[in-house]
Amino acid sequence: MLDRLSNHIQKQLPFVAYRKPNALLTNVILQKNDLLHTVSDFTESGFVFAPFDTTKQTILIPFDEILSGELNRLQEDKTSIEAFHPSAEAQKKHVQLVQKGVDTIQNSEIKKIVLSRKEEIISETNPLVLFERLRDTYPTAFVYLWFHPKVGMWAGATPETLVKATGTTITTMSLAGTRKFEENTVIPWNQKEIEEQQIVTDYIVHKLQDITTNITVSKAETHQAGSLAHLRSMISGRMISTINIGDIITTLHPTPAICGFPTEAAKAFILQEEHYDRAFYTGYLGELNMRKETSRNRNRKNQENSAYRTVRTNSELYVNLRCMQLTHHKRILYIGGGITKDSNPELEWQETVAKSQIMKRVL
Ligand SMILES: C=C(O[C@@H]1C=C(C(=O)O)C=C[C@H]1O)C(=O)O
Repeated sequence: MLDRLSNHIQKQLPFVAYRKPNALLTNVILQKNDLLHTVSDFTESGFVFAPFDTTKQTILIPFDEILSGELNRLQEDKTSIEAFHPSAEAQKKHVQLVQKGVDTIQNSEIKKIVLSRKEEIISETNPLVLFERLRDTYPTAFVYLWFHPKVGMWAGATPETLVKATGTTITTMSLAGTRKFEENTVIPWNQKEIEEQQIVTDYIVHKLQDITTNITVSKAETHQAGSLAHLRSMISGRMISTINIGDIITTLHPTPAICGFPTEAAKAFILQEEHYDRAFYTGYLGELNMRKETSRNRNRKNQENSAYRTVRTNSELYVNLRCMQLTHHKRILYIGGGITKDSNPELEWQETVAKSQIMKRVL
C-alpha cells in the first residue's frame, strides 16, 4: 500500500490517506487521473474536501480505488531540533484582532466569533513521515494526508466530527472550550467555557429540529485531544424521510464551534477582519455516500441464501482542525479559538500557541 501511495505522489495524482479515530487500519483512496471533481448536490460519492467558505469549490476524490490496511513503517526522517516560535508581530496582530472581536460582541447581537491565524514554518519533512507521526501521536483523532495537484497538499489530526450518518441515523458533536490536558486532573470548566460550548449545542439541536427526529444530547464531558482537552457533547438523531445527508451538512456547516453565532454576522466579521484566506481550515472532509454492504443470514441452515443482504450508504465527515498546508519548503499551520464577551486577548493568543503545538510536534 505504501508503494502505491508513494507512486501516486511521484506521478502527482490526487489521493487521500486517512485513519479514523481509534482505528488500526489506514485507508487510501487513489484517483486514476488528475481531473478536478467538485460536489454540486451531495448525491455524489467520494472523499469530500470542503473549504470554510462554501461559496468556494468543494473538492471530491471519487472512490476510484480504495485500499485498506496497515501502512509499512518508513525510515525516520531527520527530526528538526529547531523550536518554532511565532513572531512578536504575529502576536500583536492576533491580540488586536481578538480585541476587535470582543468589542464587536459587546456592542452587537453577536455572541461568539471564532478567530484564527496562520503560521508559516520552513520545513521539508517528508509528507508520508509526517502522516506516520500524526497517526502515532494522535490515535483518537481523524488523521489524514490529502493531495490534489490543482489544489495542494494538506494534513491534519482533528478531534471534531461534523456528522456521521449510518443509513438514516446521524451523530454529531458540540465541541468547544480548550485547556491543557493533564493526566488524572479534573478540569474545572469556567462559566465562559460552559456558555461557549452551550452555544454550539443549542445551535446544532435547533438546526436539526426540523430535519431529524429522536434527537438525544449527552451531557458535556471533558474530551482529550492530544495535549489539549475540550468540552464535548454527543448529539444524535434520525433523518426524516424527505431529506438527505447533503441537507444535514449544509444545515450544520459552519457551526459556531468554528465560525460563531449568529452564523451570518460571525462569518461576515471573519471574512472582513481576519485578513487571510482560511482555505480548507475549518472546512470539512471525509467519506461521502460510501456504499456498505452487509449480509446477515438469519437462518444458519440457509447459508447460501443471500436474500438478507442490505446495502446502505454511510457518510463520515470531520471538521478540518489542527491542520496544515504543505508546500515544497513550508508547512502552513492554521489555528484559532472561540471569542465571547469575556475573552482575554492575551489568553486567546496563548490558546492558539498551545493548539499550534499539536502540529509542531510532528514537524
Ligand atoms: C478553531 C479551533 O478549534 C475549535 C475551537 C475551540 C475553542 O475555542 O476552545 C475548541 C475546539 C474547536 O471547536 C482550532 O483548533 O483551530
